[in-house]
Amino acid sequence: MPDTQDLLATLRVVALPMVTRFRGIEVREAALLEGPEGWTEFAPFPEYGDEEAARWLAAAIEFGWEAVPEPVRASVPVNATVPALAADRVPEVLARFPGCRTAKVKVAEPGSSLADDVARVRAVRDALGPEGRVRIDANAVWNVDEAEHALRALAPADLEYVEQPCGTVDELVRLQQRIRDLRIPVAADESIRRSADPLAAAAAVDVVVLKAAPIGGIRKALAFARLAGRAAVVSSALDTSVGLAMGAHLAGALPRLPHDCGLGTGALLRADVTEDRLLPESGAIPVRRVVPSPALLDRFAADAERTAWWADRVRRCAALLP
Ligand SMILES: O=C(O)CCC(=O)C1=CC=C[C@@H](O)[C@@H]1C(=O)O
Ligand SMILES: [Mg+2]
Repeated sequence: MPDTQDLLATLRVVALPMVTRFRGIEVREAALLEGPEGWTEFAPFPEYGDEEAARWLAAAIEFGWEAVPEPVRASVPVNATVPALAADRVPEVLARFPGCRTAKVKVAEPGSSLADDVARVRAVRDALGPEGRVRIDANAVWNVDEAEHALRALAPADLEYVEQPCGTVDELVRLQQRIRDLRIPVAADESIRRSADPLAAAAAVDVVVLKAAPIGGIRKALAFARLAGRAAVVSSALDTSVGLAMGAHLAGALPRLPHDCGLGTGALLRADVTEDRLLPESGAIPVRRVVPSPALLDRFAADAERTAWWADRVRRCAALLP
């Protein structure tokens, strides 16, 4: 396995502009590294502490330094990801996801009301038609009362599932009891990647969201999916095409993939590290590795201060790995 010197030897830090603001981010920073198996990505969000970020580094090392598991599919169907913006902007967002029959809509974001959420979700349902699949993600913002109230208002849009409506497993369980009549499946995301007992969270829901980097790598995610015994959806963490390739290899190796995956998010980046991007085409992305272009690494290079910050973060996180 690489030591810190090896990791820093090929480190490139980029700052990529987003098409629209997403989860409060307008520029996505990512550190890219090249291992013997190919390029890999380390991009925990800046506010994450070192202990959490160290799992992302373990994932990056696995993808760059170890062979990927044999894929069982050559491409992965993906969903459109719709940020919490005004309903009239929905068509322009969906146009970036050609062929996607599923959309995930962000709701409950600070600054947008339930009426905004209802209008946005309705606009997505109208655009996809009755056959489309519409899921929503509340990022753990609601308490049980708020979640019940919101889901009763949103249910007429016929939801595929609701991702992380509330923060704790106990709340997720109580919410499900309250909305049994609505028959909306519940998915766990933050409860899987950030909680102390992800298996208990998985047991409490219908669907688990797997993000390769936060969970500590492709193999850990595959093992978790096996143990959890729940339908799994692989999502990105707003990665560059190099990080999306890690997610694509995870989704590519899952024996069962009943839902479209949240790996179309390259479409939310205005720029990427390769010309040969992993963007949704006919509703899917291919399972393949990505090689960054030297010119794009230069063009979108982060400034010296941010690059030094990321190098230091790599050093600190590497020191935490076993
Ligand atoms: O699942 C998707 O459609 C795309 C990925 C996605 O929504 C997210 C990526 C990164 C950070 C998160 O806030 C967000 C999520 O919560 O799932
Ligand atoms: Mg989520």
